[in-house]
Amino acid sequence: MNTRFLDACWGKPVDRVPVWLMRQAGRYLPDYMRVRSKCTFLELCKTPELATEVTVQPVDILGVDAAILFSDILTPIEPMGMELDFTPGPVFAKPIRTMADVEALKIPKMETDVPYVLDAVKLLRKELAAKVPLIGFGGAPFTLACYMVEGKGSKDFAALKKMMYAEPEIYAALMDKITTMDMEYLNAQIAAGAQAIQIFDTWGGMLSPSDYERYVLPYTQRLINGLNRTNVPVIHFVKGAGTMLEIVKQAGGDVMGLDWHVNLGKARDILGDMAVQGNLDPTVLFAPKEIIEREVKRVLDENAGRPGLIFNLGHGILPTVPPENAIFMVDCVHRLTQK
Ligand SMILES: Cc1c2[nH]c(c1CCC(=O)O)Cc1[nH]c(c(CCC(=O)O)c1C)Cc1[nH]c(c(CCC(=O)O)c1C)Cc1[nH]c(c(C)c1CCC(=O)O)C2
Repeated sequence: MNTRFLDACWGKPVDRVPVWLMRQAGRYLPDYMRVRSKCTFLELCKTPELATEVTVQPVDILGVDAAILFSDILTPIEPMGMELDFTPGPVFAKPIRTMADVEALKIPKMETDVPYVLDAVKLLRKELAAKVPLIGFGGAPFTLACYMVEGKGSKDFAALKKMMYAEPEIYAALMDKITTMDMEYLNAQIAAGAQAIQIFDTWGGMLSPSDYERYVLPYTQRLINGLNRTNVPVIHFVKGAGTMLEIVKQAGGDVMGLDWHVNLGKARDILGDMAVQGNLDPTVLFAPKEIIEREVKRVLDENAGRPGLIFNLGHGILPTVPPENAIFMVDCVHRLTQK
């Protein structure tokens, strides 16, 4: 198996810089659309054979150094008792607004409530045995709360922020319950065979550094502390963390995911010897090849040869990117860093 992704997570030297893309399985790939056209997104998530097929697609097509389980951060919220739909963005018919709503939430039994996730992990480990490591993932408690309280995507998640500031005891009870669920969910993925875990905090960066420290950090810290992490690196991606890296670092992950608003070298200066993942602007994949190469080289130059780099985009790949540009980007990283 190709171990350069796991080696880089641990800060070990590698023969070339490993690369994968957030949201690497998805609508920009015609192969994904072929599978997806026959079922809904949730059916795809709940059918281990199909989830396995679309997870492996980008490994073979792009030549990336890691696979990420095909699922969604909201998959384990449905068995907490919240009806979920994708249109294509997530929609909860009855968002959480009161203490009674929080109290009604269940902590799922992972083996019986999300068996398809664990079965997909097991199937994937067999499929990927001779290829690349498998990353499991979940949402950070804060980002999950954003969707559960708002009921859908939003520019400012005002409903959640209102609860956070005006009804702090409801917020705390909700975050506490989500954190407990998340820990069990991610530990179940690890037990099933996930070789690394990524925690997605897509919305953590919309808070001020002091609010992040007060309202988000304690929960993510408890989550990461509670994971069975022996030999399983934890990648913590907080979009918008660039202005508060020293605070986000306290959450305790092994690898810091970076978006493109921060200079990767400056981020590394702040983070010390912690490994990093990132951080190409996803829209660069719409550019001509020479610009893609220039931008890949710029990120690598900012890293200045330090070990512990996993190359990635600074957020998910966009659905209208030409696959050949993603293939070219992966090749650039490998070619420019080959020892
Ligand atoms: C916030 C968030 C969600 N889901 C996720 C996040 C965190 C990462 C991020 O910030 O992008 C994480 C996620 N969602 C999906 C994956 C699969 C693994 C991968 O290839 O990275 C992962 C890691 C599949 C998906 N999740 C979704 C799709 C598209 C669904 C389809 O096929 O119709 C896929 C492939 C749907 C989804 N799911 C979610 C949204 C906002 C949407 C709609 C946005 C969109 O249309 O892209 C919630």
